[in-house]
This record gives sequence, structure tokens and C-alpha cells, in this order.
Amino acid sequence: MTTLKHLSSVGVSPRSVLVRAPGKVNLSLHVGPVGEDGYHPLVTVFQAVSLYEEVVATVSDTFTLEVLGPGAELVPTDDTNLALRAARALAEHTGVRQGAHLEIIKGVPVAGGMAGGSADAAATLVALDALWGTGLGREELSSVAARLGADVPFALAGHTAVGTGRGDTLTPAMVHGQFHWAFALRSAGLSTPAVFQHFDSVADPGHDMPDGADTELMAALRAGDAERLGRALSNDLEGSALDLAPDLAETMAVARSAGALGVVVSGSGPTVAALGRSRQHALAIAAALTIAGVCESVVCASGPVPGARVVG
Ligand SMILES: C[C@](O)(CO)[C@H](O)COP(=O)(O)OP(=O)(O)OC[C@H]1O[C@@H](n2ccc(N)nc2=O)[C@H](O)[C@@H]1O
Ligand SMILES: Nc1ncnc2c1ncn2[C@@H]1O[C@H](COP(=O)(O)OP(=O)(O)OP(=O)(O)O)[C@@H](O)[C@H]1O
Repeated sequence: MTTLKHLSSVGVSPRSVLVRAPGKVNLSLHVGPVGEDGYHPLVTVFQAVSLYEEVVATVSDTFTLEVLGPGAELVPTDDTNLALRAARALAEHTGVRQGAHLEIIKGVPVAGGMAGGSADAAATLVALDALWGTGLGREELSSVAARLGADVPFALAGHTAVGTGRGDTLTPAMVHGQFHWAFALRSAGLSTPAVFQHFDSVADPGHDMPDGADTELMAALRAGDAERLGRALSNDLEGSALDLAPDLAETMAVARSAGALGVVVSGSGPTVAALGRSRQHALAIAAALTIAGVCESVVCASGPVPGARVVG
């Protein structure tokens, strides 16, 4: 098989690189009081799940972008696109004077609280690092990633990790086995800043933040115990997401009636994550949600999975 390493060892640069990066679900999300920079300190546990963004980066003199797949029409293709911002940030960081054509194939719901845009940014960093032969280590890529958005370093790292600071300081978590999810998608997304703002308007300004990730949740992950994990899921932003999208309450109730081990809004929402006992059970929850007609669509996925990596 011809690999990128093999090509570069014989002095051939690839013309095109394909990278896959996963979406995420927050297994727990504690939010502290907003700081002067407009960001909230977080203690969160991320899990990367098997819904993927694909980015194909091709040699070009300029930066251009094309977005395909479900929800592509909702994604900006101008300079605000996170993948283009990532490309320019890497060029600036490394001093590279090349462009690239980026083709994004969406697989993570847009504005769903599952960090699809962040996955595009992480995938672009990995793709261009390979295409341009800049060879940055993961740590250096992660520091470029953190400047683009709080969720971008996790999309690079993948697996399961505790995020602190803005959510961009990561500590890998020990996990046994796989967990199986049904994700209920809502047609209208929620804006992350709007959900945080609503949280500020309703949260007790003196509310406590934990020192670290929930011990019960971490123990459930180590034991690979889905029932225990289901009971430990939590999200401080859930109340705000429900205030802004009240229909989510019914979606969550249907998932619970279908026997989900735990049901939580993912990140800033509005995607609802329901944990199954098995892959089959996640499919059964998905079927119950579809039949009840309480969401736009449902997708099943498992986690943890690796972060952004070259696949072709
Ligand atoms: C809700 C989460 O998905 C949980 O993982 C993240 O906190 C959001 O991460 P993200 O979308 O990558 O966030 P960014 O693109 O960096 O920031 C978007 C906006 O979200 C808010 N934001 C984000 C992260 C954070 N720790 N505090 C915040 O208040 C800020 O209003 C910010 O302007
Ligand atoms: N490459 C991109 N893909 C998707 N959205 C993008 C991209 N670049 C910029 N955006 C903008 O970012 C917004 C949030 O998109 P995204 O799909 O990442 O939401 P999210 O999953 O709720 O994010 P997060 O969970 O990180 O808060 C979109 O509404 C869109 O306007």
C-alpha cells in the first residue's frame, strides 16, 4: 500500500489528502461564571463519536472551499468558514506561501452542539500539515487549534477527554469498551453564544464549579458500565437549550420511554443524545423517536473514536 509516509520518503508530495474528524457529545458539562473575555470556564467530559466530517485538501495557489452533504447550504463558504480560517492560521503559523482547495463533506449535524465546524477546522489542520509537509507535532497543531475555537483541540485529539479552561485544555480519560448512542436532530439549530448568554441570564452568579470531572462518571467510563454512565450524564446548558427550544422536552421524554439509559442535550444543543444498552438498543431508541415524530431525523453512532486523521 502507498502511504503518505512512503510518498514523502521517496520525495513525492501528495496532490490531495483526505482527513476524517469526528463530532462529539459532552457526557458532562459544568459551566462557570462568564469571564472578562466573554468565555466561560468549563469542566467537561467530551466523547468523540462515529459521525464524521471529511475534508479533502488539494494543492492550489489560492484558498477555495466547497461544502457538500446534509446541511451544506447552512454552512458559510466565505472567510468566516472555520476550515478556511484554520487553513489561513496554519499558513501564517508555518510561513507557508501556498493555498489549497478544500472540499468538506458534512456528516455531523450543522449547529447541533456536536462541533461539526470544529471538526472541519481540525481536519483541515491535519490535511494541510500533510499536504504542505509542515510536519507539526500534535501539540503544536493543538495550540493553533485552540486559537480557532474551544472545541477544535478535542476534534483533533478524539477518544474521551476531560476539557477544562475554555474546554481546550485536555486530559485523556480512561475508557473501557464502546458506548452506543441515538442522536435526535432538530431542523433549526441553536447558536452557541445565544445559549451561553441565556445561561448567564438565568444562572446563579455564585454557582459552584467542581474541581475536576465527576468521579462517578469517570468510574463508569473506566468500568465500561453504560447503565452507570447513563445515570451520570449532565449538562449545565441543558435548561437554557430547553428554554430556547421547548420542543426538546418531548424528544427527551420519548427517548426515556424507549428505555434510554441516559438522555442529555449535547453541548449547546439542540441535538439530544440518548444512550443505549447496545447498538441494537440504540437503533430501537432511534426507531421510537422516528415513529413519535419528535425530531427532524435520528442518527446512531458509537464512541469513543479517534480524532482527526489522514485516511487517504
Ligand atoms: C458548548 C461547547 O460545545 C461545549 O463543548 C463549547 O463550549 C463551544 O465551543 P465552540 O463552539 O468551539 O466555541 P467558540 O467557537 O470558541 O466560541 C463561540 C462562543 O461560545 C461561547 N463560549 C464558548 C466556549 C466557552 N468556554 N465559553 C463560552 O462562552 C462564547 O460566547 C463564544 O463567543
Ligand atoms: N466549517 C463549518 N461547518 C459548519 N458551520 C460552520 C463552519 N464554519 C463556520 N460555521 C458556522 O458556525 C456555526 C456553528 O456550526 P457547528 O455546526 O460547528 O455548530 P455546533 O455543532 O453547535 O458547534 P459547537 O458544538 O462547537 O458549539 C454555524 O451555524 C455556521 O454559521
